[in-house]
Amino acid sequence: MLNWFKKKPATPPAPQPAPAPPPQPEITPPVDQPAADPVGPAGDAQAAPAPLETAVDGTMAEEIVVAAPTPVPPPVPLPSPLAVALLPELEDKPEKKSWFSRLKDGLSKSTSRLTDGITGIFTKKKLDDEALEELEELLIRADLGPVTAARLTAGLAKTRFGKEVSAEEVKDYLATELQKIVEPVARPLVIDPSKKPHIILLVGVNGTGKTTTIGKLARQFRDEGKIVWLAAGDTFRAAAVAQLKVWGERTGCPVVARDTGADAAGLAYDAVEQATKAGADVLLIDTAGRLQNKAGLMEELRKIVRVIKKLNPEAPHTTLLTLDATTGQNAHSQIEVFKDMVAINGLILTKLDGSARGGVLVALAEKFKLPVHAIGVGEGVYDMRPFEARAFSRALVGME
Ligand SMILES: Nc1nc2c(ncn2[C@@H]2O[C@H](COP(=O)(O)OP(=O)(O)OP(=O)(O)O)[C@@H](O)[C@H]2O)c(=O)[nH]1
Repeated sequence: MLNWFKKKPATPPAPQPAPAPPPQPEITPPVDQPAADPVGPAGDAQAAPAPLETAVDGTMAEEIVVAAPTPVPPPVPLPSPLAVALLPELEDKPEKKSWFSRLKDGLSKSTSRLTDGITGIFTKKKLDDEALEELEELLIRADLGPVTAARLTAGLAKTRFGKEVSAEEVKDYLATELQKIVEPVARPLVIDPSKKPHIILLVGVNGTGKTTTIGKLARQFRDEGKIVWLAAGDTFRAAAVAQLKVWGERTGCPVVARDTGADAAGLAYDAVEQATKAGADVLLIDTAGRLQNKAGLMEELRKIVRVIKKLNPEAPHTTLLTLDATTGQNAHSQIEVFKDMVAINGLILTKLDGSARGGVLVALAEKFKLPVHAIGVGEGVYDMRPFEARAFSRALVGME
């Protein structure tokens, strides 16, 4: 059950004797040195711990800070074309291991749950009602969902009932059927070169991996030779801003950021404006994920979208929802909730490596039919790949 928090009433800003100069968004150019003050505001925020309660993702909620309205700042100087050209060379190339073996390693917890069960049920056994029932239960426990579990079991019964069936045959059957389910949603994230920039908004509950996913995507696009800008739209958490700046440095991408508590929509506006002027190919915008304050978050996300559209009516071109695979069935309610807030048109499933619940991807594909662009199988910058139906289905049931 989701556990929403009530938004704290906003404290009206005290009347100012004279208007303060408007805050300037900060652009962190991609340089080979630490940001000037990566944790300064975070230190402040952490100095006064807020009351805590358990949030939807199992983390602890922080106090909700309502920012005073921020005037739109004047344009800030852009990095010169030379500075863009001198973006640092990309470091740490991926290890030589094949993608399939990385996927298999990542999915090993989900895989062993299924394969151990299948081997247990189908060791020298005829396919009878009892075996079918056990298989159906196993598929439900693996988060495939009851409807899919029933359909797959019935499908197997149709051709093999009363016959001896080996565990390998069952795995083979499942891999084929799972592939049919996930194939339609397996679509790579395609950047439209005519957009300049292709604007991608990342949404999702705190801790699901938005910021890390931005880092991984930024690296991927930079490896493809694209100019990528990042926007630290999670202005609620100082640590999130600092984290994005680090990703900006590591991937060679300018980061548009403001101080903690700043208006996220204003920041997004600046980012679109600056990235457009700079001729960026891609702009990745991070957002807050405070589901504890659902109404506040909805208002914030909708405002971000409205403001972006003022500059670019077609944008955001892609709105990605990140889902943490370890939360299993909770992913369903997260999609429902975020679909009500913004027009989600793609999913990225993270933390499949730490989860025995990778099967949830199948249930999500069946129910929501939203494109699954990529999956995260680790914390490293290369631990994310396009979602491939065949590789995923075979890895999930432990096949080569
Ligand atoms: N094992 C594993 N860890 C991941 C993956 N993706 C992200 N993480 C970790 O999950 C944690 C949360 O990731 P973040 O990127 O900070 O998540 P977020 O949604 O931006 O969270 P907030 O910054 O709190 O809004 C970090 O410790 C990441 O390293 C993944 O695919 N696998």
